[in-house]
Amino acid sequence: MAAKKVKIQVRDLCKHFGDLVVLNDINFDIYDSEFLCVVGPTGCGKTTFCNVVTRLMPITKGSVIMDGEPVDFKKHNISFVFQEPSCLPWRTVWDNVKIGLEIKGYPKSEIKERVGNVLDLTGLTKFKDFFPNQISAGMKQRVAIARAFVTEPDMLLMDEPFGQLDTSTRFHIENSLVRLWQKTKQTVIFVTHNLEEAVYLSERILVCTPKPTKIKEEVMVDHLDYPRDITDREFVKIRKQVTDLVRWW
Ligand SMILES: Nc1ncnc2c1ncn2[C@@H]1O[C@H](COP(=O)(O)OP(=O)(O)OP(=O)(O)O)[C@@H](O)[C@H]1O
Repeated sequence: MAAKKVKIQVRDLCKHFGDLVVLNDINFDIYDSEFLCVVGPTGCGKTTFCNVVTRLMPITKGSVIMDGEPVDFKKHNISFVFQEPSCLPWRTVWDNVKIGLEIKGYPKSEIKERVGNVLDLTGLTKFKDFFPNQISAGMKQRVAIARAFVTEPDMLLMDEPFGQLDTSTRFHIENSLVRLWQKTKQTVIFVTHNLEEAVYLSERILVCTPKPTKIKEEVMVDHLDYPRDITDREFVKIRKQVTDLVRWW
């Protein structure tokens, strides 16, 4: 079997806000095309983690290296999906999804092909001419996901993107996210405090401690096939393992 290629190396990463130590010596690798989940208690620094890993925020100490170079959002192609709705209200679904490609100056024919494919994979094709005020919250998050994937980013960060959705909507959107990731094989870091969601989606879970935050343990999930069955014995076992780790925070 081919060795996995390391895409991102996080070394001795620390983030302080004045005297408040939020991240304290975080170390891990992310592999190319991996779907990684990060779970941790409220306020442990998950959003801060996303901001410093992408260097949107300066780091206090340590390094984040992507493909052998320090991460730089001006150089690397990094996409985000946040919990809050982020559609531009004056653009249709199609025009929202294509915006990143438009900014990067892709030819019209390539934009058409890529946007068409990603809308198909996210189940949005029949809503392509709708405006954001004509679609549901779940659909808006699908638009955000499609817009993030369509640029084929080096790293895609998702910060509790489904936190505001009801269980049924979340289940459908999680399935479409997995399908999209399986087709495109982009490198995804997905932050959540929903443990079942982490086991359902990811190949590996990093469990964080409360502040000052460290990585407590990593749990492998890559032996479970997609789409996953939440009643499967191995699924239940892993969810319990992660829950027990969280219980002892
Ligand atoms: N810009 C800032 N200045 C000062 N303190 C900050 C700043 N941003 C975050 N913090 C503090 O850092 C800690 C971690 O915040 P962060 O929002 O990263 O946590 P989180 O795990 O994402 O929270 P939640 O689970 O509620 O989404 C909190 O104590 C917060 O008050």
